[in-house]
Amino acid sequence: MLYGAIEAGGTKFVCAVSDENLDIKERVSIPTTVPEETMTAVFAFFDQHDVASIGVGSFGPIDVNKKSETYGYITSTPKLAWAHYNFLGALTERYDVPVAWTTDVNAAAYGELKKGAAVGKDSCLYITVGTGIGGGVVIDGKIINGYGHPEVGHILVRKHPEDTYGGACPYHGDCLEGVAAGPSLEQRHGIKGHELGAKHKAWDIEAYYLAQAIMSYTLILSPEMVVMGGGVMKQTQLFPLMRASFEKQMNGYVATPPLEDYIVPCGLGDNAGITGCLLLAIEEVN
Ligand SMILES: Nc1ncnc2c1ncn2[C@@H]1O[C@H](COP(=O)(O)OP(=O)(O)OP(=O)(O)O)[C@@H](O)[C@H]1O
Ligand SMILES: [Zn+2]
Repeated sequence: MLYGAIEAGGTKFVCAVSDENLDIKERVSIPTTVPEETMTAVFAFFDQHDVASIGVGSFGPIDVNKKSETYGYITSTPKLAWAHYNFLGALTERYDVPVAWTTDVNAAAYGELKKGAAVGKDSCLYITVGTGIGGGVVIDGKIINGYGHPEVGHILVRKHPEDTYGGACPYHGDCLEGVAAGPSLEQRHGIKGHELGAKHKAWDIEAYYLAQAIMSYTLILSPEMVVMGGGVMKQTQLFPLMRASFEKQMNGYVATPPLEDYIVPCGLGDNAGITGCLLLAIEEVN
């Protein structure tokens, strides 16, 4: 039996087909342009494979509310060609198989829990810090959705006392994504993130914001592990800085696992999302 997966990202779609052991038989990467073009290539891939189910992890925001008339749609994305696109509908119209539908970051969180850094845990939060900040939440082995899906990148944070930068979020200005995603580093300091030296003050400010956010997630969700990925997290000096800042800001209020085992780099790297999508596809029919 074969299973399909689509990790639908803002820059590229990764499609893969695997067996029940996640042994990938074929995989393609398709640029994210407009739905007509990108989906034609997606269909060309899946037309060649007889899959029992498909797992989709999509960039968002998306409608994950099964009671909603627009369940399965991408909703208010700034990628205008994809706004209000009925992604799930397009797939189920073409393929008569069950389709699991969630966000790219929820899929990555699920992948990390089952096969990555959080193996053996029942809960984890996955955060990616890249062009934007997004996150997925798994509690009790289940992806958390409510009316919609969590958007952990857009929480409000207290300003770093030395930070005069206004923030880049088009919706909220200085929300977490506005002050801590990759583009904010360049806009605040005038140098791209990967060109700032590891000892630059920028990383203290970055760690302060991320630790503050992790404190909020800890207080609200109490996950067993916080797994972090995305381009900015390639700056590994951030991990000790975040842990120290977290400890200071939390000030001993709630217990967590030892911080070296709590705030950790992702285990699957770029494969977290597609792994999660495959797992969701397999579970859809087993
Ligand atoms: N090594 C690095 N150090 C610091 N910043 C980096 C590094 N690599 C990439 N970035 C920053 O991360 C951002 C790109 O994020 P990423 O590589 O995760 O890709 P992305 O898929 O575009 O992000 P997203 O998942 O948010 O859409 C850019 O702002 C870039 O400057
Ligand atoms: Zn925002």
